[in-house]
Amino acid sequence: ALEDGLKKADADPSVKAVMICGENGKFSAGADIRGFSSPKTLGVALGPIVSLIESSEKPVVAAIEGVALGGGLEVALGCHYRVAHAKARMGLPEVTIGLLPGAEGTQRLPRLIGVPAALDMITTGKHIPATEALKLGLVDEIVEENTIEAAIRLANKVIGQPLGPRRLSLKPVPKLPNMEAFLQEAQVKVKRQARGFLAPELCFQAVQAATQRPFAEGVRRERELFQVLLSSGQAQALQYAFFAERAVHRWATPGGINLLFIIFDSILLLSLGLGTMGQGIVTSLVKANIPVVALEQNLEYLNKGRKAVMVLLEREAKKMEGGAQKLDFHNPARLQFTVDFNLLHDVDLVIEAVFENMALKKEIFHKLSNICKPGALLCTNTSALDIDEIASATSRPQQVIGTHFFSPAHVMRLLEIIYGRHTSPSAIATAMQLAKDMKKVGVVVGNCFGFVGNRMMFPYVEQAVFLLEEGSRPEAVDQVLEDFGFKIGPFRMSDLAGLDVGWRSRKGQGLTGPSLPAGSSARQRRGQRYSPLPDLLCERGRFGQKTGKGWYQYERAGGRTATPDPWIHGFLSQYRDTHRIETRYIDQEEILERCLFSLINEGFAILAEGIASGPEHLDVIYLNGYGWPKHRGGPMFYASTVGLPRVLAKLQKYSEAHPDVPKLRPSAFLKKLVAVGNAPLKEWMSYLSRQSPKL
Ligand SMILES: CC(C)(COP(=O)(O)OP(=O)(O)OC[C@H]1O[C@@H](n2cnc3c(N)ncnc32)[C@H](O)[C@@H]1OP(=O)(O)O)[C@@H](O)C(=O)NCCC(=O)NCCSC(=O)CC(=O)CCCCCCCCCCCCC(=O)O
Ligand SMILES: NC(=O)C1=CN([C@@H]2O[C@H](COP(=O)(O)OP(=O)(O)OC[C@H]3O[C@@H](n4cnc5c(N)ncnc54)[C@H](O)[C@@H]3O)[C@@H](O)[C@H]2O)C=CC1
Repeated sequence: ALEDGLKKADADPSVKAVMICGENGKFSAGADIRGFSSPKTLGVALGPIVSLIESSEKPVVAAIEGVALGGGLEVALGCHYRVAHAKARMGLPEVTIGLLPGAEGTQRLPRLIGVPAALDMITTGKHIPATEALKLGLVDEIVEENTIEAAIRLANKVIGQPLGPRRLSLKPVPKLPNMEAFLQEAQVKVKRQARGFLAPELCFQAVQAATQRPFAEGVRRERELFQVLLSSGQAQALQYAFFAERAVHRWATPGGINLLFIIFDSILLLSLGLGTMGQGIVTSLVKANIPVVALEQNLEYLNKGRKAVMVLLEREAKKMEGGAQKLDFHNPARLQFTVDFNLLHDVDLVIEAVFENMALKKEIFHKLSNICKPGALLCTNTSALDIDEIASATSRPQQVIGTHFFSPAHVMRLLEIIYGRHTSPSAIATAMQLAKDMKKVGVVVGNCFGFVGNRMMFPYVEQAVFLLEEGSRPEAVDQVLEDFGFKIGPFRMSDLAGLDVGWRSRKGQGLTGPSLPAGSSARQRRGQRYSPLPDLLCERGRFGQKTGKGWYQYERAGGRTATPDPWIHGFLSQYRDTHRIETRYIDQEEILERCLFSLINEGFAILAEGIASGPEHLDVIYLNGYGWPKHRGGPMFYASTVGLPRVLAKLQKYSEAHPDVPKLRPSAFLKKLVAVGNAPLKEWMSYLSRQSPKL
């Protein structure tokens, strides 16, 4: 339609100028992402259309409202002038779906705004507000009122003016005094951050081509690189992740009820407990412009928590400087700190984040149930405890729900929303809406120990520790998983979170410590293999970063630079001697497969039990809460790319070698999917009878 319209306008002498706008207040979100996997659209190339716009003999003005993203912004770059509404956003987000701007955008943008700014936009895919676009010279004008009328005014004004200087393909790329050095440094940075993710590196190469070659040759290079990405498999994984993230908004309760939107205009929220999690949760709520009361058990904890929250909020306010939104956190009507439980009467929603202890949580929920107004929703941030048991301490179990934030809560996007046996659909919908308002990704899951994310994480960490027993080292295991694309491997993660957290939980479960029955075998619990290694480290005060020693050593207590520790190496070899374990060489393949496939195996068990609605939900949890590399699409998508028969065969092999490790025994659901012929991911759920009591 664009091509036809332009040709008509060019041929019609009564037309003096052209204005291109979108419908319904949106310019364009770019190409239809689903089209990249459809062979039908592969022949359609947008680049020539953008060139056609640019070569028009009549001035063409883009009127940008809402968003101009990807191919949409490339169309605007072909126009001779750009007018944007003050609330519009612009960007070339192709990198986030594993591609690069394939319609000449990598060649035009650096010519317009210079290499550093173009490189930043193209390799990160960030959306920039109109105000920033104006400063960069990406748009010529921003308006508060009617963008289309402003664009028409501008078009009329420029009729007859020479268009040559407005054609970006004819402009040289602005020079930098140190272009070579700048590009070299930028490439190192992009590579370091990409960790095996191809698109940022190829985006860099396309922009680099703009600095080294004439426009037409740069365009050819852009197309070659685009094709590499299109067939890389990574683009497919990222595009799957894009739609998976949107699919988790669609959920249904056991009875099939699906309430998509509960709108609350005013909400007063109480955050209970101002420790590590409470601080991040309060910060996120203030950022979402939700009035909040923060409550602690005593003044000492309150003051400590308040100080920490203020530091976080000051930092956030600094980041937002110059933007349209301001953080309002000095106003007591927006943020109050208290130790007075009476303030609970008026709140609409409570998020409890006190210590992970069932007796304490039940005591608190009983109190909340008595004090809070009848409609108030009671949420718990527990990371693993039974939601139904917590709800049983209240007289309103239908309004009790798990809202599991991830640390640091003001940064991590994931919010696991756990419904209990009695939780009402409107409670779920409200929690989902809260996630949206906090700009988080809410995923609704069922109630079981560890819910989805942590439950899948347990076998992964368990395998990592077993590998140490058998002959590996923390740095070797971490390296393999970091090379796979994780931000940090399991041992660095454990040092960061603190080994004492798991130790406390294992003591609570009677797996170690004083409640462990006398005479228990050192490496067996309840008939299964158990590794006491993490407990032994804790007994020696090695809690990780906080004590300066854990699986690694650090420069000091609280230090962040992990260095392999010869003490650990000696300790491991002594441990193997004590328990007569023969040290063997463990290759990278075994490390990767045992850690990942045991996690994936648990995912299949979760799906079969009806704890999650589909593999997309598990993948969104891992992508947004556990640092799973985006370009691998999430654990279940990854399993589908490896091929389920291979995953099954490997699990069978490792399970035979370690018969006392139940988590390596292939799940019945995985076996079924292989038996029906390696069913594609989107069909997996159709092979479940859906008779689980949780669905
Ligand atoms: C737009 C958003 C910012 C809106 O956000 P929000 O309001 O929060 O709503 P959402 O829930 O996110 O979205 C609502 C709804 O819309 C769906 N949707 C959104 N964007 C797209 C899209 N681009 N494609 C398909 N569907 C989309 C979304 O899924 C929701 O629906 P639901 O799933 O049913 O719930 C936000 O949505 C957003 O950020 N969107 C993504 C924007 C983006 O990434 N754009 C870039 C797209 S890629 C692009 O433009 C590529 C190009 O550069 C053009 C190249 C050429 C194109 C030609 C194609 C053929 C390839 C041939 C190769 C040869 C190369 C050559 O020769 O040129
Ligand atoms: N730390 C983490 O990474 C994560 C923790 N969680 C969960 O979040 C909850 C809180 O964990 P953290 O913040 O790490 O603990 P924390 O120990 O840092 O903070 C707990 C806070 O609760 C306060 N508190 C205790 N009893 C109270 C009472 N009766 N009234 C008011 N406040 C009270 C304490 O004073 C303390 O400040 C736990 O359930 C935990 O399992 C969930 C996700 C991640």
